Amino acid sequence: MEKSLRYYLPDASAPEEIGVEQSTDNSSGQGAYQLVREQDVQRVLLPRASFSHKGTYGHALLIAGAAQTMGAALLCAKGCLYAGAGLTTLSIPESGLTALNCSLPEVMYLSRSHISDDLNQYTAIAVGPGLGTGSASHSLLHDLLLMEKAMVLDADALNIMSRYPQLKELIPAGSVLTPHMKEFDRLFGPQQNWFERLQAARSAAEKYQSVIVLKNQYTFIIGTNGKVLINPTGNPAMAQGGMGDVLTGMITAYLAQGLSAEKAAFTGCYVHGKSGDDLAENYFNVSASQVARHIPRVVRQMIK
Ligand SMILES: NC(=O)C1=CN([C@@H]2O[C@H](COP(=O)(O)OP(=O)(O)OC[C@H]3O[C@@H](n4cnc5c(N)ncnc54)[C@H](OP(=O)(O)O)[C@@H]3O)[C@@H](O)[C@H]2O)[C@@H](O)CC1
Ligand SMILES: Nc1ncnc2c1ncn2[C@@H]1O[C@H](COP(=O)(O)OP(=O)(O)O)[C@@H](O)[C@H]1O
Repeated sequence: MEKSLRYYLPDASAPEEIGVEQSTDNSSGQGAYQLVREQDVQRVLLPRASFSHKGTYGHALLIAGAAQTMGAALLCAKGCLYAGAGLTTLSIPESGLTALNCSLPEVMYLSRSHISDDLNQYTAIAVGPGLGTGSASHSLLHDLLLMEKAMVLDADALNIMSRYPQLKELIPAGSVLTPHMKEFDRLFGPQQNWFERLQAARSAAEKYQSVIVLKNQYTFIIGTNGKVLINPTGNPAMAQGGMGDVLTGMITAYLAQGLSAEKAAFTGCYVHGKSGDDLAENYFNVSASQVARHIPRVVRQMIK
């Protein structure tokens, strides 16, 4: 690997590339830190089998968007669609419906007032991108958390929990939290450096029995047993708004396809970064939409 990860690790030595599947050591030492390798991702991706149909690949529900940040919802749905969910349903304010139908006709719409009608029909749920942090979003998130269904919690879902810390205690076990550095510090308290932040993330993942995807140039995926996976893909061409919204849609798509929270998280991060890396060979910067659209090609290259 070309990029140095030493800066982020608890001591000066580089992490051992022993693979995700073989990892059992969850001590606080070097063995708790492992790189995600391409073969780890190849092993868990669901093949598109003969005689399969859309029902085989799960049904994702994404609860996102507000008047000024409808784009985040659409980007999240785009990530989910292109990462292969069999069905994608997006719950946005009605004002975004025309934009949805024009930009992503494959994606279905669910009115906010019908979210709780039958959540059991969805194999994965995400909430947060562009949701806003006002009182309606707060009460929507509160109601969702009370349903005790594991979900992907991103962006404004995390920001609301930072403002109302008692909501953290309702995080359903098996969830995936996807904060960037600032969101993480708002949620779990300010940290002096990345080592402290990682230790705080490990404690939080164990406490809430949820996977934490701590986004950065090198994204850390922290499992419920405190194990830290380091994603080696991604590059600065991807530093553009909406990139995290696409990642949330992708992780939700992999959950919908039946992957565990940890596998969906590392698969989403790896493929997301790999799509950006592939595009950066030819583009100086890449948009979140480009990264999403490129996912099927990248996965095809990985699964020959
Ligand atoms: N098209 C749309 O509709 C879009 C809608 N979006 C939606 O907007 C909502 C607010 O989300 P948000 O992330 O922009 O706001 P917020 O949490 O206050 O963070 C802002 C500050 O945090 C920092 N920062 C960020 N990343 C960092 C990193 N990796 N590492 C380190 N620092 C990092 C950085 O601070 P700085 O470094 O500039 O001081 C930055 O200025 C949310 O719902 C989202 O989904 C966006 O997705 C964009 C596209
Ligand atoms: N310089 C970079 N190198 C690698 N990945 C990056 C870089 N900049 C951004 N990313 C990736 O883009 C995503 C940004 O997420 P986030 O900050 O939530 O964006 P947004 O809120 O705009 O959707 C993360 O997955 C992060 O790892």
